[in-house]
Amino acid sequence: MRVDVVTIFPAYLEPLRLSLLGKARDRGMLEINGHDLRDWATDRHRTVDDTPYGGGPGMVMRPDPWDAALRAIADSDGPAPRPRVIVPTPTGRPFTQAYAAELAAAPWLVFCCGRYEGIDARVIDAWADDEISIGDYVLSGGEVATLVMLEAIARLLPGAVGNAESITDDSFAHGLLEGPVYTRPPDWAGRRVPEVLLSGDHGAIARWRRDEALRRTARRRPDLLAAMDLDRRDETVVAA
Ligand SMILES: Nc1ncccc1[N+](=O)[O-]
Repeated sequence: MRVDVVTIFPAYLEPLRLSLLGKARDRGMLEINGHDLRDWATDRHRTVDDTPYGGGPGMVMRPDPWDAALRAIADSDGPAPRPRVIVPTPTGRPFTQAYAAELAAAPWLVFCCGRYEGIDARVIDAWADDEISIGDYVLSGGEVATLVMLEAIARLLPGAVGNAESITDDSFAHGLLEGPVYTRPPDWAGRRVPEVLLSGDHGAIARWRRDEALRRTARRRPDLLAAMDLDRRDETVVAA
């Protein structure tokens, strides 16, 4: 997968060299290119923003540097199919595990990191395939949201995460929140690991884990539960 990120703060992309994302890059599974939007600004001061039409606070990012940057990137791979252009924004469609899986199948993603009050809507209309929100709060720009999305996407790339099991057992993988996890020692600070996990009875352990996931999801995210069709056994666990 190729990823291009356009931002006025390329330094924000440094974390992409670390850990899982760094390994995926080293293994050639992921090519990430950072671009400074100001490289496509045409004036001496390399300005990329201006006051909003219709008045109001703050500044809006101008269309021309964005259009020049996106053309340069989209045309940089010759006749390759156009990349999927993503704009992180609080006004976007919610980012979910399913959305991450969909994007992980794309060969080429371009993330446009807006700042200020946002990007001129004509650029969004001309270029954006997806406007995506990582949550109902306002960040100062799209860079951190891009890091979040890239982390969620990269770990789904085939072979990215050592133990493929841990992907399928992730929270949300089955629509439920993952239950509690434990490791040694069996007794810690007067608290004991649930006996079933020490029993070696894999059937009982699997049932216990599902029950804990159901209970946790019912308590913390009833909205996720509402989207699932539970069998009678699940219903009794949730009702208890
Ligand atoms: N929440 C956000 N705030 C600013 C930019 C992008 C955002 N997002 O969710 O992708």
